[in-house]
Amino acid sequence: MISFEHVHKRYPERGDALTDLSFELQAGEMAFLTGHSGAGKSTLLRLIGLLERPTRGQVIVNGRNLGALPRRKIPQHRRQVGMIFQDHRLLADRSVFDNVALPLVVAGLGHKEIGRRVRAALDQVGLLARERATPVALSGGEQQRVGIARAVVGRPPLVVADEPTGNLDPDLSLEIFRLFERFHQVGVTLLIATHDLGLVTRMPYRRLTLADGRLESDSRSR
Ligand SMILES: Nc1ncnc2c1ncn2[C@@H]1O[C@H](COP(=O)(O)OP(=O)(O)OP(=O)(O)O)[C@@H](O)[C@H]1O
Repeated sequence: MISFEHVHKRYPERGDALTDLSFELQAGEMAFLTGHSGAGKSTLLRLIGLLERPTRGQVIVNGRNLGALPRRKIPQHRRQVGMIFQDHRLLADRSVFDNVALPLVVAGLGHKEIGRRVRAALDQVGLLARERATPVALSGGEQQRVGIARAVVGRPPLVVADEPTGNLDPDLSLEIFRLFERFHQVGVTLLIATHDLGLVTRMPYRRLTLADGRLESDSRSR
């Protein structure tokens, strides 16, 4: 599902963020991405979502070489990758339903299909009863689950999450990780950047660790 081959990323103003990074993630795998602050985790995820391009090397996602992807195919690529952010980036003046529906509206789906899919996604994250609420009326954990519903509503084969539990207490964090496990069980590929080592070491998944933009280790927690 993901292949990085000798990927370098240099930000002109900050120097090297990733150096000679190579790894593969198989379809259906669930893996964590850890490493110190500034190690390059967000950069790696942004390369997968095509929010950034590598300075050198090759990134292949779901069989597509992103370096060779014509500009007009970028929206199609982004629909294959559900992205989840720490700050969930919800629209404050729109309902939960509208926030989750957004990717489907952009993709041009019909009214009925949108309703069906949005409710299925809200059901998966346990928020069906809150579809009319606006984000401010929700707790931090609920807001994050709306962000997750929005990421999976288009049924992408790949989901990447950048510090999805960064603002949550341990119980809510565990709940979010369990939700990711459920997506994993139905075949979604997941790559989750996190500082939550307490949770990572308790779960039986692969862990990629970055240090100063290099792959420091690639292991299983247990
Ligand atoms: N848009 C950008 N422009 C310039 N430099 C950047 C940009 N994004 C990241 N960097 C730099 O690249 C390096 C890697 O940052 P990145 O955000 O990928 O690390 P991270 O592991 O996600 O860190 P954190 O855990 O703090 O989020 C850092 O030195 C950072 O300052």
